[in-house]
Amino acid sequence: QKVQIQPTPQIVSQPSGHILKPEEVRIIGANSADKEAVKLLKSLFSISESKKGFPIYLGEKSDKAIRKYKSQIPNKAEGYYLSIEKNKIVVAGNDERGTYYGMQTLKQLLVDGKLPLLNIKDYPDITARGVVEGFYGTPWNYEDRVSQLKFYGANKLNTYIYGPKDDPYHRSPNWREPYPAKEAKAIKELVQVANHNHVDFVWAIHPGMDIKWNTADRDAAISKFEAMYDLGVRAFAVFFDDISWEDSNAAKQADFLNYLDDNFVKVKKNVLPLILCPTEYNKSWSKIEKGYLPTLGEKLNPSIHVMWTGDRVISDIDRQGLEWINQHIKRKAYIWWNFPVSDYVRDHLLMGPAYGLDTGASDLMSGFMSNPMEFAEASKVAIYSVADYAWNIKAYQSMEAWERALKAVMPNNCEMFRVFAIHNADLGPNGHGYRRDESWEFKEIAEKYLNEVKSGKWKVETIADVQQEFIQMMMSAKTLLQSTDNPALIDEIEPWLLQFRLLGESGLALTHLQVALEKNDKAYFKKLYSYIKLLKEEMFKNSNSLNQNPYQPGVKTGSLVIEPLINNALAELSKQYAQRYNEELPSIANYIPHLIYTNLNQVENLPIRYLHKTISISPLLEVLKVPANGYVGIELVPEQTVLHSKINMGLDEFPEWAKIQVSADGDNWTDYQGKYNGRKEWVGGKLEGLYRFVRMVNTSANEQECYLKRFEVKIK
Ligand SMILES: CC(=O)N[C@H]1c2[nH]c(C(=O)Nc3ccccc3)c[n+]2[C@H](CO)[C@@H](O)[C@@H]1O
Repeated sequence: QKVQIQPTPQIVSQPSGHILKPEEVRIIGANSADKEAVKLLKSLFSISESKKGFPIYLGEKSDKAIRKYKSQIPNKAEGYYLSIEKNKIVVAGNDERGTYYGMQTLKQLLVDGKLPLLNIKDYPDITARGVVEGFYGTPWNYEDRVSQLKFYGANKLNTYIYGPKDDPYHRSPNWREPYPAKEAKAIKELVQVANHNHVDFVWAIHPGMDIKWNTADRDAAISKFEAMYDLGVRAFAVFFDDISWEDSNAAKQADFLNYLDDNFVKVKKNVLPLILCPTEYNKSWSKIEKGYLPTLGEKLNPSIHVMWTGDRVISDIDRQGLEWINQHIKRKAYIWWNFPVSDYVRDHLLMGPAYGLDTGASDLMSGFMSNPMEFAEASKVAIYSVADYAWNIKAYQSMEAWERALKAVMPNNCEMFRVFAIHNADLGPNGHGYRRDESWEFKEIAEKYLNEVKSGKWKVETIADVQQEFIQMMMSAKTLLQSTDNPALIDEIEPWLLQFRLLGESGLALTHLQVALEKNDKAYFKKLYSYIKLLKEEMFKNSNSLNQNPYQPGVKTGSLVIEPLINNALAELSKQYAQRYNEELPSIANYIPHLIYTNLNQVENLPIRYLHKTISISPLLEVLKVPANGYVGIELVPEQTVLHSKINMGLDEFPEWAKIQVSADGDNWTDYQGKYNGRKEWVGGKLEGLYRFVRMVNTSANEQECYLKRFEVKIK
């Protein structure tokens, strides 16, 4: 049957039939062929020293052994010709990397001791293909990077750009300083691993936070490049992204790059062209009339690449946008694609297909780099797809590539991995407005189910469909947590697997609430309801103890379809319970343990919100009437360390009748010292010890009026 090769080759002719893996082969051309290709071939076959072995012709178009096949080799950088015939195999590269890639393809085709008869003429559409480790957050570790570089070699990605924002020797304060010995040794080894996998290791410098446009800093950059060159680095980049606009002087940046180009790159002769990430790296920030991009286009040496994220920081990539930027920078854009990077939505994983890439734009890009998540193994799902796209753009099908990527990353449990990945693809609401589809195969069932719950006329088959999805979520999480085919991946995504299992379990229990209503079994309903509350308490605890970071702490899973479905159905079913039994159950739909604390009917049902360790009372729009000894506040469950509090009562001055108080037990109260910040807000600082209650109380003898525009408490 039709062979499946990654990335999708340009031209394959495949007659029927196969050959068995030869018991012994003899390599014709081993002495002149690419050494990594020779090494790879020798790892696949037993090599005969005699003339008897099955002949494999291996080498580049200039090699004597390949002379007969030269006309078959695509005249394209990194191209190759592969022919598997009954009496020989030919792996002929247009260059050394082409030969290596031909061998990677041959390796993929050797399955169950057989090789299909075929001819392949193959080559990449985009010259530079790979990954820019350019995210904010915990940089990848050494083992991550070694695994990545091997993955790139196998998937014909030829570039890795080292530029982790949180590496102080890449960016400020130490971009001028050489790496300490330990880090230097690691980079030297990584460069060697990159070379063995035919990956260009590009070291990026990010001087823009504090660069001075003077000789000292130009020479500081050169001496840093020299130090990296001594570690084996032969490709360099300069990042000016995310710096103050005052330092985004295009003329000075261009002069700086040209100086490095003229005084280092061109002097060394064996260093690849420089890569610049400009300050205006996306169209939404560009003001052509101000001349930043045109100045770069005019002044930058022609060999220097210019990176581009698209029409926006996080953006799809299309032909129109590429034509726009290319005209201004006077060269083909070198894409920095901010996917699957998640440093701005750190509570989410981006495990979905890599889509939004124009399959008609192969002539408009000089490079295509994926900026990944801090989770290296999990990022391979998207990186695998980017490899497929950048190699053969017109043939790219994002969903098909995604299916193969899942199998490549989790070969023995890809079905269960797919269940997890399909429900962990969207980013949730975010500042960039970039969203991804999620749970797309379940959406229709979910909508049907919720409509039936709301109507109270539910069908068994709908409940069964929903139960099946929830059970599969539990099976997926359990299977993956106990799997052994990719421990590094499971280690990275464990918090989300734990949450995913609980979400599935809560969904399953939810469907039994309907059983309880059907049977008019009030006791069973309440038992289930309490059980779901326990599950949600555990999810809340996970989200407040796992994956903690200062930006988007917590663990979000199934957030686009599954979680809202469960919460909406839960709210609906508890409403039906209240109507039937005239009894309100405490809200657990969007579970938060903390409670509103008040003796005022006007606000007793105001929702409590929780985000990033801040508990707040939803604002009250109308005037709040506070009788003598009336109070409103928050009950922290369990007691917490209070970091700070903000209370806006809509009054120009803090009223004499009010006191802000805290208590550990609700009986003994202490005044919470704070001050007005001039924006009608009372602000209180960190409190020593644990407290359960924070309240505003009317200590006068009369009813008072105020607003409740903001009442929030941040906890540790
Ligand atoms: C070129 C680029 O995307 N630079 C950084 C970057 N910058 C931004 C910004 O949004 N930057 C920004 C926004 C507003 C004002 C200044 C800077 C996002 N990202 C990426 C995703 O978070 C991040 O991984 C990357 O390092």
